This record gives sequence, structure tokens and C-alpha cells, in this order.
Amino acid sequence: MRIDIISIFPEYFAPLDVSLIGKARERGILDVHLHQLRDWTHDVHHTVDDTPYGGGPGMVMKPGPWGEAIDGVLAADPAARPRIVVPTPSGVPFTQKLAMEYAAEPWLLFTPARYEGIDSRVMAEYGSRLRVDEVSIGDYVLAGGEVAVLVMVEAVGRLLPGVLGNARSVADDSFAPGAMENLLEGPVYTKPPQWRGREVPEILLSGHHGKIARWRRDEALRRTAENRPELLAALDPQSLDKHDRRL
Ligand SMILES: COC(=O)c1ccnc(N)c1
Repeated sequence: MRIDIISIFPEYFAPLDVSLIGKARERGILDVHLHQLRDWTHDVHHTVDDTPYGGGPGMVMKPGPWGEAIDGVLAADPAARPRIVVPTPSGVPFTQKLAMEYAAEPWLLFTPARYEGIDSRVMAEYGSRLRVDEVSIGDYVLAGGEVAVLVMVEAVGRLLPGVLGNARSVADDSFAPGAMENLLEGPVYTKPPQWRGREVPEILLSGHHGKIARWRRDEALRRTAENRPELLAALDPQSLDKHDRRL
């Protein structure tokens, strides 16, 4: 997978050089290209923003540099079309389902904005010929979209084949399709069996895989009911067995 990121703070993406994503890049599973938006300005101050038409607070990012920068990225592979992802608090929710959709894309282009956002004509221009998604990572506002891109690249990158050591752990994720869809993962434990007088739940030491799976699902349902009751309400009743319904 190729990922391009255009930003006025490309240095924000240094974390993509380390850990799982860094290793995926070293192994050629992920090909990340960073671009400095100001490289596509033509004035001495490398201006990327201006006052909003219609008045109001803050500044808006100018369409000129963004149009030239996106054209510059598209020129890298004229035969291909990246899916453009615009991080914004006014976008659709970024979910595990959307992360899985993105993990199947050969090429993503992220356009994190600062200030009040990018002149709306830019994505109107590219939306006529490319898939452009406005995506939010939650109901809060950041100083810039760069952090949201880091979140999305990590959530997508870890799903790529070969990135996580044990592929099974993706299937057991919270929100993963199938048995865990719309459920939060329950508690996890490792050695030692006793720690500060606290025991590991006996069932996990039993070696009885059927009962362990049942206990884990019960704990997932309990934690979901506690922390995200709306997810439980949205569960397809068909996906609940008679034991689940007893809880
Ligand atoms: C400037 O970008 C944001 O504030 C942002 C981007 C994506 N998701 C959010 N919740 C906020």
C-alpha cells in the first residue's frame, strides 16, 4: 500500500518511522511519502492561508497550493487513482470498518489541514473524479489534522497482511467483524498468576477452550454494556445466543 501525506508539518509524522508501522515500511509492506505543502507556494512567505470570505474567525487554507500539491502527488502514478482522506471534525466517523476498507485500498492520500480547514473548492474539484472522504476520529477539535492521520495510518497499517505478528489478534479486536462486531474486548491477563495478591480468573488457567471463549464473550458483553451501551443496543439480536440473552 502507498500512502501520501501533504502537510505544513511533515515532521509530525516522525512516529511513522518507529514500531509496527516503521517495520512495515522497512519491509516494503507500506510505502509512505511525506510532502511539505509550502513547496507548492510561490511567494516569499510561502503563504498557505488567508482570511475567510464572509468574515468570521480564523484563517482558511488557500486552494492554490493544495491544488498544485495534490496534482503533484497524482503525477507520481498517472495511471492510478488514490482515495483522498480529509481529516475533519465534520466528517464521517472513523471506525474499524472504515479502517478495514482503507486497508484494502492500494493508495491513500491524506490531506490534514490546519486553521479553519481547506477552501471547499479543492475537494469539490477532486471529488468529481476521485473518491474523497471527509473523516472524523471523534467528537472533538484538534489544532490540525496531522494527529488524526497518525491515528488512521496506525489503525489501517496494523491490518495489512504481515504487519502484526499474529494475524489472529486482528480477528479478536474490539469491533472486528464476526463474533466481536460492535463488542469491546474484555480484560486480558498474563504471567505471573498472582500479582499483589490479585489472581488471574481461574477459568483462564483451566485449558478448557470452550469455557474460556464463553467467559471472554461474557466479559466483552459486560464491558460493552458498561462503557458503550449504545453499541449493545445496536447489536443484531440474531448475533446473540440464548446464553448472551441471559446476561
Ligand atoms: C483539524 O482537524 C481536526 O480538528 C480533526 C480531524 C479529524 N477528526 C477530528 N475529530 C478532528
